[in-house]
Amino acid sequence: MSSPADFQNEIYLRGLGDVVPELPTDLTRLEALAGRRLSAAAFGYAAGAAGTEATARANREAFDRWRIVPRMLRDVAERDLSVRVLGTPMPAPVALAPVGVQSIFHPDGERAAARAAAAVGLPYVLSTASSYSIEEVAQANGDGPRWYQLYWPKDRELAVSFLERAAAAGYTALVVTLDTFALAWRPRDLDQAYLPFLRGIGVANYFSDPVFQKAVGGPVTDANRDAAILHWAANFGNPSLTWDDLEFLREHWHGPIALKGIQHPDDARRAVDAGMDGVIVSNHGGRQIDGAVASLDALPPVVEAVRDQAEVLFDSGVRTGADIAKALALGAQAVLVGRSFVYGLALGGEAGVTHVLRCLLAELDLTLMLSGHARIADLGPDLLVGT
Ligand SMILES: Cc1cc2nc3c(=O)[nH]c(=O)nc-3n(C[C@H](O)[C@H](O)[C@H](O)COP(=O)(O)O)c2cc1C
Ligand SMILES: CCCCCCC(=O)C(=O)O
Repeated sequence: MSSPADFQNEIYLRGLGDVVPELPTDLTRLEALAGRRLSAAAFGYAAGAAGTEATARANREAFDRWRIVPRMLRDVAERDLSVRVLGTPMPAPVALAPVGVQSIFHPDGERAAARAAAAVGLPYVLSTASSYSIEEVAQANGDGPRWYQLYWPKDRELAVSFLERAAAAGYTALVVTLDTFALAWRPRDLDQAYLPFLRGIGVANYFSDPVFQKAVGGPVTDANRDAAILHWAANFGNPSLTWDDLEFLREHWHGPIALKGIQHPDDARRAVDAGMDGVIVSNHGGRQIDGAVASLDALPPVVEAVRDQAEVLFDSGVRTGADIAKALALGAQAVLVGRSFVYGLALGGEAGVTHVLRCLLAELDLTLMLSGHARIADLGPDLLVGT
């Protein structure tokens, strides 16, 4: 006879494959569990945010201010969660957000997360600041959909090299993160004097790059390692970029491009004017500006500004399937999840990430069904009431 836990999994997660029985299906509980598993420094890096962390809290509070108003008797027996975003067919409107330095959470880092993403069929977005290289992660991701996130370095030749490597390795869309050309004031990391990059973690794409190697006088070895890290630090971000520079991306990337970190409708309009395919409404999970607008509050004005002209994706604060439904109802075409999958990675490696993704999709499906919607495209503002 099956245990109550097996019974629940069978009923609620039917058809979605294995979940990890030791991990909770209430994903909001993962953070506390990851806090017990990880070193204080690694946990602080993941869970922490800018300043007093007011924006990280505001991201969650904004979700709580919207309530779902279910509709009845609408034949929801068959449902379709599939979408096509940034040229990628997806089984559900969810992607794994670019997250750097994943080996501080699990030794297999990005490779484990990329395998899990491929198993569920969701796009894996590889950070420039990954602990495994563009090519290593592509290999782990196999036939899974994958996008590349660019941290646009000062050295243009290096940027071109990253883009060429990503295209050659099968990354089909480009996500350009605009809000993190410098690291914010993050007290948890400052108090623990912790920045993984200075320990040589999260620099795999730089150290493996021929342009970077040329700049530091050859392959990185113990002899030039410190100089290489200093070169990375001097080159990582470029605060002098402007909208005019986007032309350069169009010249060197031939697939869809989305700008990540958009919070103002005028910036979304400028992205459209610059020929971008999408924008990602995001405040980087509250990690960059303390006091910044909650990402969910920034979403409707951006959608209003660029509706039908660009795809609008969303992240920051998503923890449940119901959160995903709310962001979609407010106009996002897809959401990215960050810390949720990071905690799954910390707690269970590849299986932990798969668990998180399957739980999110199962809860999204149930939310869709029980609120009287058969297709993702049917979700709109009438799903919600503000409180
Ligand atoms: C540990 C960590 C590392 C991150 N690294 C990157 C990165 O390398 N590139 C990037 O664009 N965003 C990065 N982000 C931000 C995420 O892509 C995403 O915007 C954010 O996590 C969404 O908020 P959430 O964690 O509440 O889901 C990182 C976030 C975390 C938690
Ligand atoms: C020097 C800044 C590196 C930041 C890369 C990782 C990231 O985006 C984060 O939020 O942390």
